[in-house]
Amino acid sequence: MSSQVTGRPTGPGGTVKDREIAAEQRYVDIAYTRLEEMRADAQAMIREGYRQSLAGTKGSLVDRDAMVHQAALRAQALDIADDGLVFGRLDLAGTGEVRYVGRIGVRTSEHDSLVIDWRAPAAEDFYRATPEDPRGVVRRRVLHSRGHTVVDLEDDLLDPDAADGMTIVGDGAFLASLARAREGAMRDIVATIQREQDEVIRAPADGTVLVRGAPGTGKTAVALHRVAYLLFRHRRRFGSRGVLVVGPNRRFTAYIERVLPSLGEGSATLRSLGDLVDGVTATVHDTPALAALKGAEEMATVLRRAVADHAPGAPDELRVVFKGVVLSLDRQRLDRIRGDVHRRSRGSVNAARRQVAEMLLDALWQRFNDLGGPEAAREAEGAEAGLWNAILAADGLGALDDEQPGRPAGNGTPREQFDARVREQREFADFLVAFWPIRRPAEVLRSLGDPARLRRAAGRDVHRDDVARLAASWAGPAGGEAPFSYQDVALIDEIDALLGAPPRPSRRRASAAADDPFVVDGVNILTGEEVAEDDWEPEMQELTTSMERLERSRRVDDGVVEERPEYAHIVVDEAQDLSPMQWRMLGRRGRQASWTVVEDPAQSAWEDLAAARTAMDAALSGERPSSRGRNRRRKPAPRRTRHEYELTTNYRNSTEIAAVSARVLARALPEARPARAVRSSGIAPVLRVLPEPDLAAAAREAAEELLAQVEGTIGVIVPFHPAEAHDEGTIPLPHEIASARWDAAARERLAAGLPDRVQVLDVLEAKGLEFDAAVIAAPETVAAQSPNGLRVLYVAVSRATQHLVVLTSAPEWEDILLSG
Ligand SMILES: Nc1ncnc2c1ncn2[C@@H]1O[C@H](COP(=O)(O)OP(=O)(O)OP(=O)(O)O)[C@@H](O)[C@H]1O
Repeated sequence: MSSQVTGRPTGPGGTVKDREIAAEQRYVDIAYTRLEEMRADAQAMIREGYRQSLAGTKGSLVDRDAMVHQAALRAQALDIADDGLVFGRLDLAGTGEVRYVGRIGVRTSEHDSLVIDWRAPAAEDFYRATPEDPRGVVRRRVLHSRGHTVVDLEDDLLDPDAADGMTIVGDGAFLASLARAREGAMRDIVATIQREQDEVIRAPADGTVLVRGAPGTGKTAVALHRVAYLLFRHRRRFGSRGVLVVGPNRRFTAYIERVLPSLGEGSATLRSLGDLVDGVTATVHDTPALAALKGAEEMATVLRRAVADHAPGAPDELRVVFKGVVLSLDRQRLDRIRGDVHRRSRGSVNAARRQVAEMLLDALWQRFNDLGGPEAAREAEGAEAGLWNAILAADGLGALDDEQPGRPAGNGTPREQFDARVREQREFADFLVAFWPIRRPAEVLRSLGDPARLRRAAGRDVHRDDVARLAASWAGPAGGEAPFSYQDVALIDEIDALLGAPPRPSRRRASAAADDPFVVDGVNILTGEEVAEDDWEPEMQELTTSMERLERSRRVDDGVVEERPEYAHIVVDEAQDLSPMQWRMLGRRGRQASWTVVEDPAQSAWEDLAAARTAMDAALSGERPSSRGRNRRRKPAPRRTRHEYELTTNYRNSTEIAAVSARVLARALPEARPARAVRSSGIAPVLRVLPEPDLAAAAREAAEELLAQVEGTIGVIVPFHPAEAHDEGTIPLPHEIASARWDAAARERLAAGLPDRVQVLDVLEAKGLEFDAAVIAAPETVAAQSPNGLRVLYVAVSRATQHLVVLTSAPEWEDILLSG
């Protein structure tokens, strides 16, 4: 027989629960003592590593580096475990075995297990056992601690028949923990991961894991815990080649950035879609209409044409003189050469100057021969030399030699002599640099702010009106540069992939440089660099850690990405909002990767979901994206194994708030199923109807009221501001006038003077975040702002854990949200 208690006093020593807590505390104390010893060992190892380096030999440096690096990682993980080291206990049937589960594994000095790492196979039962399928577990106990102190317990009795004499305590601490105040940053959920979530976390490491679920079902939490799991179980594979976690925007990555370090995993790279390309930062969001244009796969074709167009300011005629004969190439000829080189050098355009130079020389040589070749040269030279000799004779000087001093003595075939003479002419080198400049991806995108240039690139792939809108977004204000948007970053990456890296500064030996026909007087006319004597020895100066090496491999030179890192695993959050162009950007970073993709199609603001799906499939299959966009017929992508999961329980919203979001969902996407909320708060959502111009003031008032009601965060979520200028002559719709009221200045006014725990943000920024209380301003405007406005509103109303206040100027929204 077991006894269920919820804190009844039982005489001396306090309640049963107090005594159970005291017993657990004794065990936890032993685990902490051992943790202390392990930390001391790690520190000793670091000291030993440095001591070895004093020996100074090459071998000891290698040993030292490895030792210090490993010991430092270990010390870091042990520090992380200091808070809430042990959080679970399993009592098993039959043998009576007891297992403690914690943030990291702890063993006694005799290697007996004291605490099992939550990611180890032996901890799986802690998350998977249910009364229907107890998996040999009689009782599961969750320990709640503050620092080193156990403050509460909660038990689940899974197998009553086997629970002879076992004490069961608990009062719904799990549900209570869901209602706790939010601090503005997401926390880990290791102690309370639920079975359906655990299945995702421990899903196979290969192929793709695709997770769907409604708002608040823990998709983000699960994806992050999966990263920690993969790094723990497959450290060699994922630790060395890296894991990338991608979120929709910077506010979101800031919100989740503490979760992995709190799990002891600081090595994953966390980036927003606006920060994926080194050296470029997105600072604005496009409106959904503009994002749809920029994100469409057709942009790949447009950008390919843009890269193949002549660079701004490129000369359209080349003139050189050889042996007195003027040789020129006109625009048409140059365009043909440019086209030929682009066809052959896609992906390495920036490194193709040598090829260009060779083709120019070919064309000039042909021109020379067309004009009569050596014959013409002799005539022209004779005339020139005659003139000069007359001048020199008049000055009392001797006649010119056949060859100019310092020139090559005319060895080699006539063609070789021709090439050498032309190459060393300043006009030729200057032309080459201007005709084929090393182009920066960001600068190529900005050059499309010129509508004529964009029209050439757009061909028939973009409608004329859309060309004007796109060009306006890249042109920037007079005298300034347009800020880059989140979609622009994917376009810059696409351009970068077409351009490729510039030629690397060569570290050739002087002898090798001497053989290079493009090195003239110690300067490489293809790159402009001086060719250095090679004094570099492969001598190891100082060892670096793998992190330092990774950093170095991604060095940015003057805004040009030198190398694009590739990862072993990529996690994509809020994947329903990725455009085809963004999928292409991710695909380039994970050609060999396995993936975890989490999404909720019902929250997508994207209109053409089918096109995004095709691009997603291509990225996940490791297919190299075609730069011909979707016009090119593709071979179907080889599908890697895909495991699909659905999360069904909403841990964020109270049942009261979940009911509001379910009503919005029913309108936005009648066929979609809402998740089941598990926690009732007793707090009814509030709706206020006011005249439209008063909404901002009312939002501020509501935030001030809520400050007194919740301990944690408050989100004031407002319509987005349409950044696009209206076409002249069209009359803005009422919702556009209303949207324009929510500009950055208005948002700042709204937030002015309020404490940090109040955030004012637009509906597009709210994605993925959560607050204790949310104020939604103008749902009618949000719904009308874009074709998928109702889905955007669905995201907004599903952000709050406890309080929801909606402010509207349209009385019918009361019915829609509260009783519809
Ligand atoms: N097993 C759990 N135990 C405790 N809290 C949980 C659990 N699962 C999820 N949560 C909490 O529920 C909230 C919602 O989780 P999360 O943000 O991961 O959901 P989501 O599905 O990504 O939502 P959205 O679609 O809105 O981005 C978070 O506060 C998270 O910590």
